Amino acid sequence: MLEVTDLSLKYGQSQILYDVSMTAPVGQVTTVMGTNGVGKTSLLRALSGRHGYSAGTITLNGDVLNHPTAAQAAKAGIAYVPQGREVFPMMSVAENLETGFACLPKGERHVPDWIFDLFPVLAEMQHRRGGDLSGGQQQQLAIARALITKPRVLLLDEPTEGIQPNVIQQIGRAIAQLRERGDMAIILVEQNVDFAWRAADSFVMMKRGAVWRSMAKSDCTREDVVAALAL
Ligand SMILES: Nc1ncnc2c1ncn2[C@@H]1O[C@H](COP(=O)(O)OP(=O)(O)OP(=O)(O)O)[C@@H](O)[C@H]1O
Repeated sequence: MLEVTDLSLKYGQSQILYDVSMTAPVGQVTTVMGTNGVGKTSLLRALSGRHGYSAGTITLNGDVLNHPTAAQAAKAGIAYVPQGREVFPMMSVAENLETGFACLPKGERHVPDWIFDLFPVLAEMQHRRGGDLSGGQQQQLAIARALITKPRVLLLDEPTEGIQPNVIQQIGRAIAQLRERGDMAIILVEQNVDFAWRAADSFVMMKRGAVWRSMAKSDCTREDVVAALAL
């Protein structure tokens, strides 16, 4: 379980996140929603050690992560799939995947079969350059690269952005399978309401850098989510 308590974040003098608290249980998809610029990406950047936070606590399975760097967060088991994917364009698919090995002990540095089962296209395209893949294939590669690190928490930043509908379905199925594995907490930042509704176990609604409502999917309807976004 990942627990975030009263997290605040600034860019220079501008405060962007205000006392954000949320929990992300293992085996569940916790979906963070909110309009453009509310701070969703900044939250994931703080959780993944990509940007420091000015106050608050991040706890993973009871252990406090004390302002981790990106490398420390990755080692602790937090994997981040950034918006825009950040695939290395000149490196092959296999080489992109291998960049995930850095956090693993030497004996575990291989791509497990289940990752290729999840994204078969990556097995077929191992020798293609990352930059030659379609947007959807790059998204699958970015998720696979994160999974190689054996994460306890998977952070997904708008995985459907700019992706064709048939690939969106594949990514939705992959997230459902990862949830079923029951060995990681998944935090999904998403603006596509239909996708978010299908994937989520719970919703964290953000407004102006703060959480203003958290709700379990079992306690709300899709219309509640749409209404919460519009407020
Ligand atoms: N590096 C930065 N320096 C200064 N301000 C930033 C920086 N990155 C983001 N911001 C600002 O912080 C606020 C929150 O941005 P953030 O990207 O976290 O929001 P978001 O909810 O993820 O938005 P989107 O849905 O558009 O990705 C915005 O006002 C943005 O302009």
